[in-house]
Amino acid sequence: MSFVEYSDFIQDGDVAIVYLGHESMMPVKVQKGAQTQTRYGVIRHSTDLIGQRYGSKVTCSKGGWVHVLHPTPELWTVTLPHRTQILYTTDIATITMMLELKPGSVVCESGTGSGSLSHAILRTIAPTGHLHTVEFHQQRAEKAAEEFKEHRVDHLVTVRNQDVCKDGFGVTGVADAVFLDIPSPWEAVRHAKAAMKRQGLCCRQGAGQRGSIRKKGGFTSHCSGWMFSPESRSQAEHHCPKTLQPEATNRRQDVQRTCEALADQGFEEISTVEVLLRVHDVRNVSLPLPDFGPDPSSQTEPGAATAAEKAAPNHASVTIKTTTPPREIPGHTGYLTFATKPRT
Ligand SMILES: C[S@@+](CC[C@H](N)C(=O)[O-])C[C@H]1O[C@@H](n2cnc3c(N)ncnc32)[C@H](O)[C@@H]1O
Repeated sequence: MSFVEYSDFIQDGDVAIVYLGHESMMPVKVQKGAQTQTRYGVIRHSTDLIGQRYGSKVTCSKGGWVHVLHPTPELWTVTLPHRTQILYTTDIATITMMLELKPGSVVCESGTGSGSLSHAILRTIAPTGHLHTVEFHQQRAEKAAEEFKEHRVDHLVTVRNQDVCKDGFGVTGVADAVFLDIPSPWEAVRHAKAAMKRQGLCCRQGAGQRGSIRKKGGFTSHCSGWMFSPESRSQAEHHCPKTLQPEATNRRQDVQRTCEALADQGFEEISTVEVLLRVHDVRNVSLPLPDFGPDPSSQTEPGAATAAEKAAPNHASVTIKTTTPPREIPGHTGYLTFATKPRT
């Protein structure tokens, strides 16, 4: 098992995802002789997991069953042990697309936090790319390094325990993309610039302008992208705008400071994106058919109902599929600011 390569069978030492239900999953480190308690009873690793196919249905000691899934960055994001606030898949998908991450990309990131974004980056840039991730909290840096090893992606990542605002990323002129998720990203802009490749220009503009990502003049082979999300994820701003108004204002000021710092450092095409996911509810709706009265052409005697009218009384209805938009949009997570380092 590895987070960047699929294997068919569960082995000793793997990290598997035990799926108890859609809202209930947990990661399990598979170890010979170990047991895991679930609400459906015990799972015995040696007999129930090792040697079984990923995706198998496993019966627990109380007779209930679970599915055992191969880990993916998406499943890790919803099951990982939180050491910090994390990025979720909706934002991660946008970041991956906007920074044009692909196999072979070299990426710098700070802070590592709980490693939610890092795992997604690693899966995208494997097998030949590299992630340089910087975290100034020592235990978090050590724990992340330990997890990367357990998940067999450590060959693709270098973890540095340092302050990105003071000491930068520890590399110069190598990164295709830089991502900052720290409280004061404007303090690290010059280090982001230094970490990026010297050449290259790639435009990453939000979809708003033309409904698609614009690219400029074929410089895409040497891309240098940059982005940040201020540490603004938290309670849904949309749920209680009044109580969170000052916080929201602070966040916008933070975005402004970052945009100014980017412009001062010569970055171009600066844009800020907020990703709000609206999941529409698809459901069946039953609508009554209009009653146009008896069909005059098929009537035998005035006032007499036909056989068809007797079989289909006038309260007939039709069932159609429809969608309803959500009443609330939870999950404001942050503002994502993208910019491009121009060719020097
Ligand atoms: C919100 S968390 C990052 C979460 C991460 N993106 C994820 O998806 O799991 C922010 C992290 O940045 C770290 N951090 C804050 N300021 C830093 C700095 N100047 N240098 C390095 N790390 C920093 C914090 O210790 C924290 O772990």
